[in-house]
Amino acid sequence: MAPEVPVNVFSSTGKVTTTLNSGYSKKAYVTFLAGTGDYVKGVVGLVKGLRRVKSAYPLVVAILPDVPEEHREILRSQGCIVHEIEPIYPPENQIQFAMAYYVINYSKLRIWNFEEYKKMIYLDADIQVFENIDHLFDTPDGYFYAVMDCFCEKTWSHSPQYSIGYCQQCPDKVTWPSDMASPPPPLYFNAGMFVFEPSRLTYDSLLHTLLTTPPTPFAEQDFLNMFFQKTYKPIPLAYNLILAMLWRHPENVELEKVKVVHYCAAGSKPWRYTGKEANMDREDIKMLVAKWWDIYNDESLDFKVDPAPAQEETLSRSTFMACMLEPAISYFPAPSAA
Ligand SMILES: O=c1ccn([C@@H]2O[C@H](COP(=O)(O)OP(=O)(O)O)[C@@H](O)[C@H]2O)c(=O)[nH]1
Ligand SMILES: OC[C@H]1O[C@H](O[C@@H]2[C@@H](O)[C@H](O)[C@@H](O)[C@H](O)[C@@H]2O)[C@H](O)[C@@H](O)[C@H]1O
Ligand SMILES: [Mn+2]
Repeated sequence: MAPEVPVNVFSSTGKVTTTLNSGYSKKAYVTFLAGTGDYVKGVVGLVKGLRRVKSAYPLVVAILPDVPEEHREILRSQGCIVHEIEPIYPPENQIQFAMAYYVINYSKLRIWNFEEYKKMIYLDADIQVFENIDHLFDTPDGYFYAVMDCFCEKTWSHSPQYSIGYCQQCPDKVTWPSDMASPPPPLYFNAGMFVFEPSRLTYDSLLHTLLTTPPTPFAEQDFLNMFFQKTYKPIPLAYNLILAMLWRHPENVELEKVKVVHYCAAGSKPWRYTGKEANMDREDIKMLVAKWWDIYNDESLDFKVDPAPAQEETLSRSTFMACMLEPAISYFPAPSAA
């Protein structure tokens, strides 16, 4: 289905200006939303955060069919471009994902099919952008940019690196024993934030490769690390602060320079925060959760219709929707999720 574009994204008259080609953004932020739960609050916080730092680009939300109309309307009313995608499931498997719900994250791969955009920045819905990062859209093409992850949280207890206390954030701390299985890839990124170029060729290759790749505990994050191993370029931690770094590798964190915070530590999702889980009573965590809520509750950051009527000749919305290229979403023959 064509992306549902809020009619007033381009002009205040509910119509789209004919300067569509030059006016329609070639770049955009994109996030992923699944289910009927409260992650929709994360997306609202994210789009308001991008507005607060005066980002020049829209936020596309790739939603699974199970996202209710009420949530879709909330996102459209906040100026998001809502784009429904079909789920993608990994090949039949008996894997124990690090978190059971990670299985839905393979659906993130659909964003490589958003060819109407030249370059995109993917952000998890549990991320907040506190400083403008639009300059990442100017990074050289042909690479996959993301921040290196940390292996020290319990979610990694299944891994050999966790068992010997190895982490890429402090590679000299533990020597990899020669009698153990091969070490993890030299650079392993967190898939909650990355800069990429949508491409049908890459999209088809991702889905084709997925067919023959046995799933692993970190689901699509492991898969993306394998797929982009040769073109992956690490970017500074400031662009995706994995909260656990605050207690696992404080020596690597300069909190005052952090631009993007990733609320991925257990118990840190601001919209569910109780302060009861491990490390959640830290002053820095309380401050970061409060900062997220300040943005979420700031009505001055809500999407507003531009009062100035569009001067240029305009297309009616229905004409716009009719001429909007239907993105080629191929239906991956996903096995039944049951
Ligand atoms: O019920 C859910 C769970 C996850 N997500 C999306 O999947 C992403 C990855 O999940 P999560 O951030 O919880 O994983 P983490 O980074 O905490 O491991 C989320 O940010 C959301 O964008 C969602 O929309 N609904
Ligand atoms: O489906 C796998 C997920 O894997 C990642 O989350 C993990 C990972 O970062 C671990 O290294 C951390 O220890 C853990 O806390 C964190 O939740 C991505 O953030 C998420 O978007 C998604 O790809
Ligand atoms: Mn996340």
